[in-house]
Amino acid sequence: MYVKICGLREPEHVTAAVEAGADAIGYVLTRSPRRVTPARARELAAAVPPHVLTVAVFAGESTEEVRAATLEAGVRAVQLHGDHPHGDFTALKDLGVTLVRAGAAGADLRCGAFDEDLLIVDAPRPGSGEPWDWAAVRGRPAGRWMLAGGLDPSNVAEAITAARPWGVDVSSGVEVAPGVKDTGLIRDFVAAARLGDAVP
Ligand SMILES: O=C(O)c1ccccc1NCC(=O)[C@H](O)[C@H](O)COP(=O)(O)O
Repeated sequence: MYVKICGLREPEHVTAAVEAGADAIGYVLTRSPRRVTPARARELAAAVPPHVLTVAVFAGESTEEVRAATLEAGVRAVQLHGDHPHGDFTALKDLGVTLVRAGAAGADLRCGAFDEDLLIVDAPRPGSGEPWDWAAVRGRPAGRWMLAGGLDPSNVAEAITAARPWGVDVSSGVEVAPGVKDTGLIRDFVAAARLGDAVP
């Protein structure tokens, strides 16, 4: 089970995610209580080992803005939320980073349909922490896709059983307040996701 922890803002939480065994770490570079500057994302990404993917998260910015912020942040992946057209992914290909498309269950659920490398199937409001009917997408997404939206340490195993994703992504569910992560919750989430994956 691939595990991404999103919306990190403090070095101690980046360390906790890496030590817990997260596969990817996200920095939100768009409007959000979790927003960081590209310069801060670069600082936070500097200590992340190469086997952990560093991801810059955008929603609605132009490809020029995404390109500039990604280069400044020095991350290895770009995540575009919402109604970004196929052309935006094509325009960013030459950055040479992993491209992640994120949308709600009504979007095209074939990973790669927009030339992206990874797909996130999320709640209608990203970063809201609102659970949704995860079972409704079981068997529908194709390829390397992550389930997101309202996951937390107590429900991630159930969500994995319901939707059978390739990976999971969390933000609010490892926070004590919007934008404020918790080291213990990060550890618990990664452990619960790995345990959930082991359930047949
Ligand atoms: O986290 C945000 O505030 C955010 C804002 C705008 C676009 C995307 C955002 N987050 C992206 C993520 O990948 C979240 O991890 C994902 O939406 C799940 O969030 P949550 O339900 O809070 O776990």
